[in-house]
Amino acid sequence: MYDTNRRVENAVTPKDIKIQARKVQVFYGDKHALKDVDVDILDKTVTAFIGPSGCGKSTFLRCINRMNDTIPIARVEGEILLDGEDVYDRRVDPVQLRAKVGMVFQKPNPFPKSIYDNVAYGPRIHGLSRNRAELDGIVEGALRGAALWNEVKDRLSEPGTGLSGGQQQRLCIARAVATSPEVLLMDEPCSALDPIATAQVEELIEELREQFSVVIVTHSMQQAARVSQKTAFFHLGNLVEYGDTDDIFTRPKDSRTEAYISGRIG
Ligand SMILES: Nc1ncnc2c1ncn2[C@@H]1O[C@H](COP(=O)(O)OP(=O)(O)OP(=O)(O)O)[C@@H](O)[C@H]1O
Repeated sequence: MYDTNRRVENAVTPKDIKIQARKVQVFYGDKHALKDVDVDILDKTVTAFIGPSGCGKSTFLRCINRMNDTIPIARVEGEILLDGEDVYDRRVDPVQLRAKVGMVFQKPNPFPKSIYDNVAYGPRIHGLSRNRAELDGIVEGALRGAALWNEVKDRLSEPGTGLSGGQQQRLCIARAVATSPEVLLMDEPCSALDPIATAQVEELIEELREQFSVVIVTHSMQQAARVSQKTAFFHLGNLVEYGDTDDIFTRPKDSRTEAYISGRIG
């Protein structure tokens, strides 16, 4: 039914595991939004989170780079290990963590600054360059990495907000990529884009996974099937099923997954 991204993946060894979630629970006040989530997310792999609205996909995504810290009523329990280190350890600085675990949101949200300054923002606050020439190099590299360089190289001082929606989303990807992240979290990154811009971002995701782990929340099962190698299906706060994308879409083990992918729940 779905055209999955069939590439032969090598057998998984522990060193391929980038993120380990153990018994992760999230509460918003009294609401128990995420229940006992255990999952291993692989390096250099695209993992899709799918499931009906309100099932906890974005909540779990936001646990990984501690964006839930910014929601006063949110409480997170359990462990999320990035390369074996708990991201909720008191010694972890969330700002440093978010440079390593970048995020792209549903609606493109460039800063009200120039194209150049949008991309240079992270490298500047994290002191990643010693001089302007180095910073120029990082900005160019990130814009090339986000497949935007050729479209903007002659207008770097113009506002990022003046770009088209698809270009703005690739600018946000360049901004995230500029701090050389190890993981990129994408929360419905194409939902505000037209089909052409969506195809460009999907192509980009395929390139980015050569460098790091990409986790994408999507409502489009076709998109999950096209871009991901692993898929996690969430339902009512539970991670119901996780496995190879091909298996989830063609041979789901759980009746709830089967019902969702065949359009009977959602
Ligand atoms: N800031 C918040 N305050 C209170 N409750 C919240 C908050 N964010 C999410 N929730 C609740 O937590 C549950 C999970 O929401 P979440 O946004 O993670 O789901 P989702 O699967 O990403 O949904 P969607 O696909 O609609 O974006 C929902 O019941 C939602 O109402």
